[in-house]
Parts: sequence; C-alpha cells; structure tokens
Amino acid sequence: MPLRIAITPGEPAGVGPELLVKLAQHDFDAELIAFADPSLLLQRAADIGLPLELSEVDFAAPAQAHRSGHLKVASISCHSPVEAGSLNVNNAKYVLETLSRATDACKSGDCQGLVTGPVQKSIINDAGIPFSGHTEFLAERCEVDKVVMMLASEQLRVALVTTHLPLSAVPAAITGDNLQRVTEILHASLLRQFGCQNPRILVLGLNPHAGEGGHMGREEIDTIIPCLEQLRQRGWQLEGPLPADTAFTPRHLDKCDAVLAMYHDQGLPVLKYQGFGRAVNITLGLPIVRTSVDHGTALDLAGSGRADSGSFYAALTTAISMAENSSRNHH
Ligand SMILES: NC(=O)C1=CN([C@@H]2O[C@H](COP(=O)(O)OP(=O)(O)OC[C@H]3O[C@@H](n4cnc5c(N)ncnc54)[C@H](O)[C@@H]3O)[C@@H](O)[C@H]2O)C=CC1
Ligand SMILES: NCC(=O)COP(=O)(O)O
Repeated sequence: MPLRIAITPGEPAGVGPELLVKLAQHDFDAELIAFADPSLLLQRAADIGLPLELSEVDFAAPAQAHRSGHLKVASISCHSPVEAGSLNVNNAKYVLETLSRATDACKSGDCQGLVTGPVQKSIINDAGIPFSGHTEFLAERCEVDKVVMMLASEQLRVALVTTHLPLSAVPAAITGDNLQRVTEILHASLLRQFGCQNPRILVLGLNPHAGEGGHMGREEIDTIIPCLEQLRQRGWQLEGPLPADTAFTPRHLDKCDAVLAMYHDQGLPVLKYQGFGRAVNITLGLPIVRTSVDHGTALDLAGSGRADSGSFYAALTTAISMAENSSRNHH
C-alpha cells in the first residue's frame, strides 16, 4: 500500500501554496495530504492557471498513490483572507496549526513523513508567538531535546551545530556537550538513513583559520579538538577542525560524507551556491521523517507562478524514499 506524506504549504502569502499546486501536477508513489486551507490552494491554482481537484482525506480508508491534478487535503481554515505577497499577522496561528496537525498525524502513524513549505518566521513572532524555525518547533512537538539541521544536494551535505541563533550567541552554544550530541546524531543518521558505512565527517572550526593556534580564538583548542579526539576513540572518521574558508574544496569534499559547520551562515551559503533550488533540508534525530525546501517564502514571487518548485519536489521525493526505507526497516 502507498505511504501517506503530510505536506504543509507554509506561509499562506508566500510561494508555498503555489509550489504545492505545481507538485500536485506530477504522479507519486505515495498519497500526498495537504494540511492546508482548501480555498487557498484552489485560489492559487487558479492564479497560476493549473488544474487542481481536492478531496478530504479519510485516514480510515486505504491510501492511494497520488495522481496528477488531484490532492488530498486535511482542511484547516485561514483566519483572514490571503493576498499573495502580503503578510497578515492574523494567519500566523493558522500556519502553526497546519504544522501541529501534520506533525501529530506523523506521530500517530496516520502519515509516514512530513514535508514542509517555507514559513515566515518574523510574522509568527510578530503575532506574539516565539518561533525560531520548524526544526526547533518539531523537536519540541516530538518531545526530543536535540535534533540536527542538515541540508543536502546531490553533491554535498552540510549539517549545523547551531541553527537559528544570533551570531553573537553562537560561541557560547559551541559546548563540548552540544558538539558531541550533534555529531552523534549526524553520524547515526549518515550510517542508518543515508547508507554511509563508517561515515566520514569534516568538521569546521569556528574562528578564522580554525583559530590560528589560539591566536584568533580559543574554541577550537578548548572545545572542538578535545571533543573530536574523544569521539575518534570510537573509531569514527572525523576530520578537523578545518579552516572553513578552504574546507569546501574538492580535496576535502571528495573524502567526506558530510560537512559539519558551526553555524547557519558558515555552511549554508556554500550549499546554496552549489545547489540552490535542488537542495533539501532534513531534520535528523526526530522520531518522524521530515524534509523541507532550501528556500524561504519568496514574497516577491508569490502568486506569479514563477517560483521554482525544484527544491519542494526534491524534498518530497526524499521524504518518500526515507519513509519507504524506514517502513522497510520496521517490517
Ligand atoms: N523552510 C523554511 O521555512 C524557510 C523559511 N525562510 C523564511 O523565509 C522568509 C524570507 O527569507 P529570505 O531570506 O528572503 O529567503 P527567500 O528564500 O525567501 O528569498 C531569497 C531570494 O531567493 C528567491 N527565491 C526563493 N525561493 C525561490 C524559488 N522557489 N524560486 C525562485 N526564486 C526563489 C527569492 O525570490 C529571493 O530573491 C524569512 O522569514 C525566512 O525566515 C527562509 C528559509 C527557509
Ligand atoms: N535556513 C534554513 C531555514 O531557515 C529553515 O529552517 P527550518 O524552518 O526548517 O527550521
């Protein structure tokens, strides 16, 4: 029987809803369920001139593989009318409701994977709800205290020790305990979910030139090197800490399964330079499969039909294949 994949289109005024309409034009070996406002999806389909038929999902009925132009929906209503490209603080709770319901469907086993479209983090905060990202939200909703954000293209995987933090808060978050737990989750995921035998991880330093022997920062000497030395005693292949400016060169990348960056803008610009529009954001360490797009809400393109659905497509096919692997391993 096909698996069920929950999809949240994200910010209703962003490109997420129309990218989902574009995705729905393909066939997939899984049932796709949009946790969203049906009238929003139909409106956006009309705006960009694509056909779409919706029917309410019945979790008690057998799942059916997705066929072009149709979409199953778990209906959730927006709180205010949506205008593409214009954020409305009244719809922030709707965004979180779609996420909560879709996550809970995965936790209960109704769905076997979650694919999220982009949310506008600022408007959720403007609504008075502290929110730094799906990654942190999902960890809390799934009651897991540590998860890892990893973005992957076909050529490169980049995982992060810290995620959505102000730059000034990063050094204090690079503790031995945090680095160890992140490396453990990344190592286990590469081994079990990505088929890497004895994974090779390239770890970046925090400071320029990886601290230049302590003359440009001491985090490498005080924290990163001791942590890596300890983990290497398990026989793990951990290279580094390497200076980040030269780590992303073929000599190093050819030998590694993933790069572990210390913070968001140390690793992701390189990944996006190499693979923007085709890369997938994967949350490691959750009890559910969760993937997402590599881009944001692109309010400047919303409603135009010009946004590229490549990353959403990659996120969906990755989630289907991860869910299939995980379901095979459980049987
Ligand atoms: N997965 C998620 O929920 C993510 C959400 N965001 C959120 O999105 C909002 C806007 O963030 P920005 O930094 O402006 O990034 P953005 O990715 O929305 O836009 C950056 C540039 O890329 C272009 N772009 C983005 N997606 C595109 C697509 N599918 N096709 C063609 N061009 C595309 C935009 O038009 C813009 O020029 C923020 O609130 C941010 O937090 C950002 C990244 C991921
Ligand atoms: N840069 C990645 C990003 O902002 C998406 O994060 P998340 O919402 O998936 O946690």
